Amino acid sequence: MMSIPLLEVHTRPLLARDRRGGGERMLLEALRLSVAAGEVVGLLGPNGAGKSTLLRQIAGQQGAARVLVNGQELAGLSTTARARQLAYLPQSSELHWPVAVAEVVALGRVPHRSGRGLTSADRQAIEQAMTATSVSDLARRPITSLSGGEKARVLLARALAVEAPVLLADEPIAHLDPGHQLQVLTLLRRLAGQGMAVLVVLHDLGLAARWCDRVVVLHHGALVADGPPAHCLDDGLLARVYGIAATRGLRDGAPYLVPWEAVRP
Ligand SMILES: Nc1ncnc2c1ncn2[C@@H]1O[C@H](COP(=O)(O)OP(=O)(O)OP(=O)(O)O)[C@@H](O)[C@H]1O
Repeated sequence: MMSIPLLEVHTRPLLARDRRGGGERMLLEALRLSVAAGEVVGLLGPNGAGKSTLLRQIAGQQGAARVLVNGQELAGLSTTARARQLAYLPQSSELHWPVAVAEVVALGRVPHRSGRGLTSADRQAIEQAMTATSVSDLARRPITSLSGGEKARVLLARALAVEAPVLLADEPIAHLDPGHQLQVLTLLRRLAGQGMAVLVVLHDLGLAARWCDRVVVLHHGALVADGPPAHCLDDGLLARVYGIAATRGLRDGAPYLVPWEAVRP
């Protein structure tokens, strides 16, 4: 299903000062990418490829990317209006205060709030986000007391509570057990089915191949592939970008791959 992109991104080259050499180092080359309503796009690439940097650029936290949601330039919007368009789940959030889980999730409603109290729409969004991520039972627990996986699901709930049309999620399943990983990926697919555009950083190539409509692969800050997983994640790319070989198969007509062994690129 391809339609008008809900999310369109045009980045400019992003450089960082190289402390050792004294010159500048390219973090991210200029690139274009889009995500349509209904799509789950996996953002892939090895450690240091530039995935988090790209998500931060799209979220307006680093560098200057041109970002459009539904054809509207985000640059012209206020901070809160922008926050209502893009929900961003960063790779790591430091939460050192013993704030109750429900209050953490309620932070997702800040872009919607004009007064002090929560409206019924706020409460409904918070409740739905907590149910979808199975954290309702944790509502009163201090966030500092949770396990890594529980915390990850609470932070996803906070992003979902925004009810933005676009979700940017940086490794949302990294700390989760297999059951919760599949639960979150099922949820991302459901959100896309409801019309959202989802851009998600993943390291698990098997899950990316199975759950994403498209993958965008970064290598050394450059976009090296963009398309259906079965087409992009071929043997050549896996060897060149990840230095691995995979074993492949078909289940119920759907291709799958399992990273198998390290190879020389
Ligand atoms: N502000 C910065 N200054 C200097 N270097 C930076 C800066 N931000 C990111 N980098 C470097 O840019 C590269 C890309 O980092 P980034 O976090 O985007 O990678 P990533 O693909 O998300 O990796 P990972 O899979 O390990 O999370 C890394 O080499 C990182 O050290």
